[in-house]
Amino acid sequence: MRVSNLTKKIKGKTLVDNVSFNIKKGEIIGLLGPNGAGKTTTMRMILGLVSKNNGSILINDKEQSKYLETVLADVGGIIETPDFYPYLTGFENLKYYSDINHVKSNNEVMQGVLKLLGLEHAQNKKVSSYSLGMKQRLGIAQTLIHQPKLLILDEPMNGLDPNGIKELRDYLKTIAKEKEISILISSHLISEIEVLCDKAIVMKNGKIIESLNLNTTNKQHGINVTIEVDNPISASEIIRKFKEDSQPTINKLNSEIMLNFCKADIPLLLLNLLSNNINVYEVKYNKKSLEDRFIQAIGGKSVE
Ligand SMILES: Nc1ncnc2c1ncn2[C@@H]1O[C@H](COP(=O)(O)OP(=O)(O)OP(=O)(O)O)[C@@H](O)[C@H]1O
Repeated sequence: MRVSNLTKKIKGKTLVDNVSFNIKKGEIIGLLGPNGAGKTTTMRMILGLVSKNNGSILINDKEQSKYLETVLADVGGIIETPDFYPYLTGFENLKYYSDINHVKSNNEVMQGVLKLLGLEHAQNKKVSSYSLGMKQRLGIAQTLIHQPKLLILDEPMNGLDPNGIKELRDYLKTIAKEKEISILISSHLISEIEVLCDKAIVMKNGKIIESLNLNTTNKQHGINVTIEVDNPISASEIIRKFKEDSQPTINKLNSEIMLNFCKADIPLLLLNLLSNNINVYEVKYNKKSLEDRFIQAIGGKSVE
């Protein structure tokens, strides 16, 4: 999917301002930003729920506004906690949804998605007995029964307990990887975006103010590394010879060396240390968290 110069104005106010980004097959992109940044409006436009004033949305190389029905058949989305019929079971709700929307699905597919979202034991219980987290998971199951290629999820972790969040994260990662579904997800849980997404897009006042590549940022640039060895003095000399500007500093109390190093070169460094009879007990990466980078990007204000 490629979004170019997407703009939305309402009553003279620009809610989304010239937003451009793309999502590759199987990629998970996180949308971050303070309240009112324009994340939901962006997602609503992609899902065809609100019109755009300017820009284009290409899904599978087709302009969304021209081929709305065809394009949206490949897209699944949750913007708000979906409504279900409380007197029907989880399974019956999916079945009903699939029937009225003419989704080409079968009981096996529906049971499969219910199982993947941890609802197999609750599928025959009425939705009125479901917790908010279970309804949220049922909502995601519903978006998956028509096997979309792009999933748009606005705050899907809301209401889920830590276990539910982990399950959902693992599931989203699996479907992105195995089924090559692209996912655009917003969340206020920055640490969740960090572990789940390939990239984070930070919005503020309708504009993209930062795009952070979570997969490669720390691979390309030097990161702070702590290495625990049995002979820190000799190890430091070896490290300095290997890379002059790595600035190894010995923490004498516990035989640790702190240094700045490119992550991709760490295996080679370890090989060097080991072949010089230095025993290495531990390697720790002291990454700057996404939260630090996010707060820096939005100018010192944390997410509300
Ligand atoms: N229909 C509307 N009419 C007027 N203003 C609107 C409308 N919908 C949204 N807005 C305003 O547009 C701005 C962006 O809202 P949006 O919901 O897209 O932000 P968001 O980043 O998703 O925020 P949150 O994190 O709180 O969900 C907000 O200032 C909001 O009040």
